[in-house]
Amino acid sequence: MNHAPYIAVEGPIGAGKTTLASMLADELQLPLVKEIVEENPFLDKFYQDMDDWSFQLEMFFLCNRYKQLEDAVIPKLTQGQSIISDYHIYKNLIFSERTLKGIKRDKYRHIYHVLTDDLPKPNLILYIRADLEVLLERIAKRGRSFEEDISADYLQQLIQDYDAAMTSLAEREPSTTIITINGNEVDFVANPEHFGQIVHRVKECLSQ
Ligand SMILES: Nc1ncnc2c1ncn2[C@@H]1O[C@H](COP(=O)(O)OP(=O)(O)OP(=O)(O)O)[C@@H](O)[C@H]1O
Ligand SMILES: Nc1nc(=O)c2ncn([C@H]3C[C@H](O)[C@@H](CO)O3)c2[nH]1
Repeated sequence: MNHAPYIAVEGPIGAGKTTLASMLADELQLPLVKEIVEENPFLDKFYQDMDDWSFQLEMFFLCNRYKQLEDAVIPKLTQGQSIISDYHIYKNLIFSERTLKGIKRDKYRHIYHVLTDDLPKPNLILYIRADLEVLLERIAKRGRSFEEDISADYLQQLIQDYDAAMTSLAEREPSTTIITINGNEVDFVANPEHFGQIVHRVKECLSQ
């Protein structure tokens, strides 16, 4: 690893990223960097009209994550401390390639690379995969009002986009370890044994 362990939990909407990242932060006594959701002024509008609001939303996420990396991640890694986050900044590109079109997509991609290419990236990714039915159930259970408008088509596309993105990341960055978790079957919330197995695999990676 070229810097202190920087762990990211990833997966499509509702996969359980924040839940697992928080549990691991507690268990491993690591500082947690969490996505800012409630203060996002565009999510509500975006889910009602994606074409109209996607550029504002993607730029907002990008700027927010860039600032979090600057303020909360880089200082820790510079001091040689490990950190865990419930996202990888690469998710900006996963979503934006799906939600933006034409010239806006090109411009966004350019800005993404300018802002992030020289930033430290997670060297361990826990990728939670889950099927559409599981994600829909968890999103409904969580009950965020603005997510009631999420379409099954959009979610299904994101599931596939995530699979493709993780495959491409593994090819481009072979030094990044990706642990894939089958979120349909592995229940780290209800089953302490399942959580224990994840902790064991993470500790193994950290000791290498
Ligand atoms: N393994 C699990 N079994 C059952 N419920 C779960 C599991 N993991 C998460 N949940 C529940 O599913 C909902 C979504 O989880 P969470 O908020 O952690 O997902 P997320 O991937 O961080 O979502 P988002 O993409 O919106 O940030 C929450 O209500 C959480 O309690
Ligand atoms: N379009 C888009 N781009 C992103 O980078 C992004 N990151 C998260 N989200 C959505 C998923 C959840 O509803 C909610 C909380 O994760 O925000 C995103 N949506």
